[in-house]
Amino acid sequence: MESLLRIDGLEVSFGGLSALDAVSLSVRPGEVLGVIGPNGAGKTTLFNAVCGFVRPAAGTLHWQDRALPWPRPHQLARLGIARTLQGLGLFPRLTVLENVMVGATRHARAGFASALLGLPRSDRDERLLRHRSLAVLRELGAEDAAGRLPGELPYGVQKQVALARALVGEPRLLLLDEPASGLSEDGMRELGEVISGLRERMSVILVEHHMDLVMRVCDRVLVLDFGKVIAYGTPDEVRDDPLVTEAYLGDEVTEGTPAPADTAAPAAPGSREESSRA
Ligand SMILES: Nc1ncnc2c1ncn2[C@@H]1O[C@H](COP(=O)(O)OP(=O)(O)OP(=O)(O)O)[C@@H](O)[C@H]1O
Repeated sequence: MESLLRIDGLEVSFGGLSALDAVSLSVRPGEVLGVIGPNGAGKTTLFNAVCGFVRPAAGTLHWQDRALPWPRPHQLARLGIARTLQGLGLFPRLTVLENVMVGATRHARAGFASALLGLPRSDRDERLLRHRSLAVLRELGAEDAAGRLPGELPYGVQKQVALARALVGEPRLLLLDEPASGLSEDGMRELGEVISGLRERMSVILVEHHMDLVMRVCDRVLVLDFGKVIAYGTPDEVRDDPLVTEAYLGDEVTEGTPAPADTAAPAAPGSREESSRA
């Protein structure tokens, strides 16, 4: 298989605004692909197109080298595509373990999901699901939180739970939307190690404003600006590309420095960010 996911000529518009314009990319098996770009560049819209939350005006999608219609949200788990959201999206009244188990519907023929719906379930399926969910929490170092409610836990642990929920279905492609936001330096380092370790089992697309993390863990990086791909290559190639530096308001993109978009206060009148959202 040459690519797990390939997208060609993707176009998405909202009214008169072109949010994605002729975007093409591919993700190889076991690859971590970074997607970066200033606020409003189209990163989340790209995820939304892959996940069926927006309908592309044009573009084709290949999954495991086979042409497919753009997936609908309910087809993602069956294909093996999981996503974490910018927000955490955890259920506040379910324990951490239950939150993770909810993510495993791909593997659970019957079980927690059906239990929630009051359907007959197999005890064996639920035991397996519980076992696998605990194993993923352990892998991420959050096993101790299994019986707690999300609201009782530090933000960094809640983020681990959200990641565990995406991982427990053993996806082939994991879409990570700003997983480092709100994390401490230590949390970010651990996250980098986790993402690097996922390569053996899946491909990852990482949307992230923290350049140091992107440059450290990604095999290739795609840079969007105003919905267009302005650079696509290895971290070194992208870092040295003057178009990329320019897109970030002329600020130098260096290791250890978050992109300006990450630290920016609300957009100043007439700023690049404000005009991109106009
Ligand atoms: N549902 C929508 N309706 C109208 N415009 C939208 C919608 N979603 C996104 N947009 C616009 O499309 C463009 C791309 O937005 P998108 O959220 O994909 O950017 P982004 O790169 O993810 O930004 P950020 O880094 O701030 O999350 C922006 O101009 C945004 O205002």
